[in-house]
Amino acid sequence: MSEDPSLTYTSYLALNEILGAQRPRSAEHDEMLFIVIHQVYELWFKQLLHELAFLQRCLADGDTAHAIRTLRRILTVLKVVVAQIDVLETMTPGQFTSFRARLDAASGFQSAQFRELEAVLGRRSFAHFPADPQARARIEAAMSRPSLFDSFLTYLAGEGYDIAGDRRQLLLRVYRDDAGPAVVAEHLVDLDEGIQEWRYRHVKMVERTIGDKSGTGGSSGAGYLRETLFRPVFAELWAVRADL
Ligand code: HEM
Ligand SMILES: N[C@@H](CC(=O)c1ccccc1NC=O)C(=O)O
Repeated sequence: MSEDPSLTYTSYLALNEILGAQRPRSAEHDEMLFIVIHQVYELWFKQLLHELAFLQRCLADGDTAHAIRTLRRILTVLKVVVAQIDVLETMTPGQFTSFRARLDAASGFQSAQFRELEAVLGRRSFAHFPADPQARARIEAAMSRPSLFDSFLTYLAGEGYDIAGDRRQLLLRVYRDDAGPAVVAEHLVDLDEGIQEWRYRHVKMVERTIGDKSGTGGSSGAGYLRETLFRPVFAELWAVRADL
C-alpha cells in the first residue's frame, strides 16, 4: 500500500465540512457558542452510539475485558459531555434571549441521536419523536433491537447464570460472585448515574437560562424536564442495592 499524497490533516478530518457548518441565524455574538456546543454534543452522541454498539457485541461474545474497557470509555465521554454544560452556562439569560426567537420551534426534542441513545438504553416510547422519516427509522430500528440491559442478561446467561428465574436473585448472585459480571453491572450503574447527572445539569441550565418559560419544542420547559429526572435506565440494578 502506497501513501496517498493528497491526504492532509484538513482532508482526513473533513474540516471544510465541519468548520463550514456553523450558520448563525442572528448577528448575536453568543449564537456561535450555542451552535458549536450542540454540534460537539452530536459528535459525542455519535461516538457513544458507536461504543454502545461495540459494547453490545462484546457482551454477546462474552468478552468481559473488552466490555469493561468499552464501558470505561463510554463513562469518560459521558463525564466530558456533562462537564460541557459549564461552558454553555457562561451564557446569561439575556444573551440567550437575544437570539432565542431565531430558533423558532427547533428544540432538543428533535435530537435523533439522543433518542437513539435512549432507545439503545431501553426507551420504548414514541413520545417527542423527531419528524424526519430517516431519523425515525433509525430510532425504531434501535427500539426493535435488544436493549443494553437485554444484552447484559444474555451475557449473564453465557457466563452460566440462569436468567429465566427471579431477576432479583440473579443480580444478587452476580454481585455476590464479585467477578467480571459484577464489574460490568457496576459500570452499568455508573452509566445510569451519568445519564441522570446529564439530565439534572441540563434542567438546572434550563432553569437558570429561561426560568419557567415554555420550551421551543412545545413542552412546559423545565417542568417537563424535571419529570424525566426520576426515570433510571436500569431500575433493576438500583432495586437490589439495599441487599448488596
Ligand atoms: C441554553 C441552553 C438550553 C436550553 C434553554 C434548553 C432548553 C430545553 C427545553 C426547554 C427542553 C424541553 C423541550 C422543549 O419544549 O423545547 C429541552 C429538551 C432537550 N434538550 Fe435542551 N436546552 C439547552 C441546551 C441543550 C444542550 C446543550 C443539549 C445537548 C444536546 C440539549 C439537549 C436536549 C435534549 C436531548 C432534549 C430532550 C430531552 C428529553 O425529552 O428528555 N439541550 N431543552
Ligand atoms: N428548547 C430550548 C431551545 C434549545 O435549547 C434548542 C434549540 C435548538 C436546538 C437545540 C436546542 N437545545 C436544546 O434543547 C428553548 O426552549 O429555549
